Amino acid sequence: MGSPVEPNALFELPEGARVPRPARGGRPRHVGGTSIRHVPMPEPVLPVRPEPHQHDGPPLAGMEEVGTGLLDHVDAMQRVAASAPPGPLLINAGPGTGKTHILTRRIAYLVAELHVPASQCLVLARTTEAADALRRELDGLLGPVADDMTVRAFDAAGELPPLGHLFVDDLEHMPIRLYETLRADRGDQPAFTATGDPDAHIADGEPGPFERFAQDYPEARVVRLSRNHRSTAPILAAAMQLITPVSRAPGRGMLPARPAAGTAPVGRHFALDDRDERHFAGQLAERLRPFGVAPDEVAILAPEGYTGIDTARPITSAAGREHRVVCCVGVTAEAFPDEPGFRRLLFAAMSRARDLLYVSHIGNGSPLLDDIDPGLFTPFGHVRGHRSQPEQPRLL
Ligand SMILES: Nc1ncnc2c1ncn2[C@@H]1O[C@H](COP(=O)(O)OP(=O)(O)OP(=O)(O)O)[C@@H](O)[C@H]1O
Repeated sequence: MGSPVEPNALFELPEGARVPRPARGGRPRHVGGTSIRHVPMPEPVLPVRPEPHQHDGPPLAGMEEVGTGLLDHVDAMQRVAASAPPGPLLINAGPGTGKTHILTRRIAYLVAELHVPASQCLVLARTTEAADALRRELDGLLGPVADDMTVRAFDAAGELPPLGHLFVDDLEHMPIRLYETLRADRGDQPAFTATGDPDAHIADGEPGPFERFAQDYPEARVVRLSRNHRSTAPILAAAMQLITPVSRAPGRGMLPARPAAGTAPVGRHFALDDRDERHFAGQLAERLRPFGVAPDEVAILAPEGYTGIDTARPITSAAGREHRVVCCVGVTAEAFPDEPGFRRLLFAAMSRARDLLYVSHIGNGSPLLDDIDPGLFTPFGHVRGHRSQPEQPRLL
């Protein structure tokens, strides 16, 4: 954490706002019957690190692993997933529940504890970046033994060697052709572990590999993980309220594993116009720097066609990553209409955030935001129809 700062200097919005604004604490301005009040950006509240659940301290009593200790620091359902026998296994869980984390520990556990030969392990991930991350993690867990494994990205799979133990991360993103090839090559070969989240698949349409796995391996074990290790409670609650109406895993709950203390609501930035929004997003990393946030820990995610912020990335590329701070810009009714695909896209982006989440829009914003309790937001900027007191947030 950086040293304390004068809040006024950092969190006033730009002087460039072209419409005169009321003095702080002054009466709201009225534009076309809508009241607009200027509210400065709140100071960020950043959790103290390391948090208790991330400590490398002693594991829960009675949960110590004998032997390699590979599963000492995982939660109970993660342990069930990691230590299941090699037969077909589907780890079906929402974002941030540790699917990737536990897949690497499962592979390491099978190799180190159950003597599965590393040379018989084929590990497939969605992108080259994800495959590299899996490779690094496996190297860290297993050392040189991991060199004998084949780890590839889906699009670099090429001719796959016929290895006995198949591990797939993010099955819902696997091209159906690749899935079918794997299935045809392997027949009913049961040593297949896959992770996936049906809600992470944005498009509707034909059943994808995730649904096919359930049909092709009816005897598969399914393990559901329900503790989210990534996001603070308000971020998780907002993301869950957004996805619930269209979730392909109805009734699935996720509880935050991280402590609730010292967490901030989701910042909702009401921009006056394009220039105001671009100024806010362009300055965000600088505004957070004094609080100990490095610029590369801030991800600005924008919808298709959104220009004017050098550091912004397409929101469609959000999946599979994790950022300390996420700011979704351009969350307007036009860019994010109330349709399942847009809801999933915004959900995928919001659920990437660890400590701080902002959404920004001109006007009233996307109707999708109306499905999130107002009490989970801190509105700021040129707030329309401002409420003076946030409502009580709904429990997860
Ligand atoms: N048992 C655990 N203890 C502490 N941190 C954990 C635990 N499990 C996972 N994490 C951390 O939680 C975060 C999310 O984990 P991971 O990326 O594996 O989740 P995921 O389900 O694959 O996410 P997504 O599907 O959104 O990509 C990571 O920072 C990971 O290190």
